[in-house]
Amino acid sequence: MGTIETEANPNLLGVNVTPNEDSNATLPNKEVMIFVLGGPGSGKGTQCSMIVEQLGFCHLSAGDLLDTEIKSGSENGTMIQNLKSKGELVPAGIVVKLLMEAMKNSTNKKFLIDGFPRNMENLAAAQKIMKLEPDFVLFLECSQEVMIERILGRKQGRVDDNSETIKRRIEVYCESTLPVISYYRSKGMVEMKVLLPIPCLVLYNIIIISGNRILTVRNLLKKCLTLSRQLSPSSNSEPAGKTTLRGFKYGTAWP
Ligand SMILES: Nc1ncnc2c1ncn2[C@@H]1O[C@H](COP(=O)(O)OP(=O)(O)OP(=O)(O)O)[C@@H](O)[C@H]1O
Ligand SMILES: O=c1ccn([C@@H]2O[C@H](COP(=O)(O)O)[C@@H](O)[C@H]2O)c(=O)[nH]1
Repeated sequence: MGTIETEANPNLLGVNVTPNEDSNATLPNKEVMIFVLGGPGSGKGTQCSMIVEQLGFCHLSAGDLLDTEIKSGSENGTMIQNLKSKGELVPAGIVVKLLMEAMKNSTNKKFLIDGFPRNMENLAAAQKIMKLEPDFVLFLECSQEVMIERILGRKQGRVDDNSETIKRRIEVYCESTLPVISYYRSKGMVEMKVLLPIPCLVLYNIIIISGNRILTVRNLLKKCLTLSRQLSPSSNSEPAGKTTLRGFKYGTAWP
């Protein structure tokens, strides 16, 4: 996969993360890397928790790492808090540094990166500084009305869960994050869009890890159908190679 045209100039990223000989810029080998993207309140954290529970990934939420940084009282904490409370994005270099540290410290090398990259500058930093490419991007599509309803219903006391900031977060998502999703889509890396209303059904749409391969239930089913038709084409009225999802019911057990 190629990289984007935008130059990730480390000097413009807010923090010096220029790779050097002994820096932590070289990330340890990852086994699997999934980026989880979607609008605010689309369910990224919820899905990640379920994937962690069921499949044992290391979940790294960029937003949570920033919260930890705020609480640590670091020199960047106040600036991060201000940006977050306004719904604005934090400079890429800060997020990149936090993510790299967390990845390096994790013994679990199956990563779910939640809420990053958020804009094209983040994407350039991920590619050029972190040398980070996802195996695929899980995109949780959700209408703005549902996102707003979910955030207002969440009641976790977040500084950015108020009507004014939610409006700005959605604007930032549309202006800055959707182009990232379009980029990955243009590379054929957006594995799924999810419109399902119930968290467990969303998770059920995913089946992960067969060796180091990642397949959605949908794709796995397509492959099985294709294979079964190739093996005994006469047993099926549909043309060989054409797959259908007819007959698949959510809630039925998948081996
Ligand atoms: N599929 C779903 N159906 C109904 N409610 C959901 C679903 N997924 C998540 N929720 C609820 O919506 C709220 C927002 O979900 P969550 O915190 O996972 O979103 P998020 O994308 O991580 O948000 P943010 O970007 O603001 O951190 C939570 O209260 C969660 O319980
Ligand atoms: O890569 C990132 C991730 C997050 N932010 C800031 O944090 C908040 C909340 O993020 P969630 O992922 O929705 O919890 C976001 O609005 C940004 O202010 C960021 O700047 N960069």
